[in-house]
Amino acid sequence: MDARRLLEEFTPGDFYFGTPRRTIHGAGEGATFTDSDAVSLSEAVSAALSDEPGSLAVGVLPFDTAGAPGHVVVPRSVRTAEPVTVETRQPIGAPSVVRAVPEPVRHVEAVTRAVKILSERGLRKVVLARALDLEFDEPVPAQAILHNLVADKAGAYTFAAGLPGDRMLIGATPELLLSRSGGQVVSHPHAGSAPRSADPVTDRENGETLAASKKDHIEHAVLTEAIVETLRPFCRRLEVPREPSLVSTPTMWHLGTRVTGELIDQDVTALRLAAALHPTPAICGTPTDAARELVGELEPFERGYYAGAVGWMDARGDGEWAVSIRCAEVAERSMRLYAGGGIVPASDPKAELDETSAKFQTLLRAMGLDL
Ligand SMILES: C=C(O[C@H]1C=CC=C(C(=O)O)[C@@H]1O)C(=O)O
Repeated sequence: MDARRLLEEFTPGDFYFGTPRRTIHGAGEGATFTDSDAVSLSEAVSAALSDEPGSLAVGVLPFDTAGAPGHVVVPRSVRTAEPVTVETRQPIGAPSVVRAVPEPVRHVEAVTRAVKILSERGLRKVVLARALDLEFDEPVPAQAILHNLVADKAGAYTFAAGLPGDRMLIGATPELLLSRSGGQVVSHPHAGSAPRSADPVTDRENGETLAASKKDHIEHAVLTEAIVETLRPFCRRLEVPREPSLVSTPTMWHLGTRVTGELIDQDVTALRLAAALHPTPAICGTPTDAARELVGELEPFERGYYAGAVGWMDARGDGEWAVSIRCAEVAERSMRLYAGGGIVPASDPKAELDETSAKFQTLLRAMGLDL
């Protein structure tokens, strides 16, 4: 099958997941699982899949299950193909309204407060996000946005997933929360950022400055430590590079560490492992509960399914779950884009604002918007 058909035939409400290894398209909701506890959600999905060998479950986990439940479905039809590449781009009309939530100056204030509170409460890191609300006169052209994200190779995992209430999540993330293939597990946490530049000299300098940044290495180490600590009890062997590597998307440089392991118990599924890892310090902070509380105090919105996870799992328990960042929640004629950044005691609030602006570019570029 021509993999491009999976992209062309996507309609809002379908599930689309493009990874470096495959493309998955799911349509029609069969069994649907909603649960505010990600671990019991994973168990219910496994039980349902084991009754239907060969079937696949797909879906999303929210950032905070107190705000929204995990939403996993067994689509009525699933097609898989190799990775899709497209060269063309599709035109997208401009929004009639663009509103930053909060105002950029308020985000700088929130980061300033966060830096102070980190030391007062003994936190090592918190991740603060802001949003851009776009309103359109016409229905949001979700298929065209997805097409352009694929054309841009905007992130290793390009996704669109239906959400409860006729909404959808759309984006392209570089970050793998967890994949499981037989006994092999992989997680590729990302933290530490710098913008790409159209000028090759500046671009290289930005990458080199990030690779040498002590503040970004601290931000990254907090994340990798948490991933390793969570995966260790599940794995007989865990390989963790000593130092993070410089990784990139068309819009961002990041520090990334590819962690690989071998499962002790093959009954532990991809979704169960993703649920154990989530929320990582890439999108929440450390310690987790105190960081989540601080996010609730300082951000003026619910994150919903931003900074959650999106992915699939099969009847064997294999699957891939990516961290749902560089994304937007889409309604009929509006979108909310999200971008966040890790705050540590050495963070500079103005630089953190700029970092979120750079992260919005993944979607803004795909939409042909220069904001
Ligand atoms: C939380 C986001 O990015 C995370 C992933 C990579 C780098 C990050 C950082 O450097 O702060 C964030 O942890 C986001 O894009 O909204």
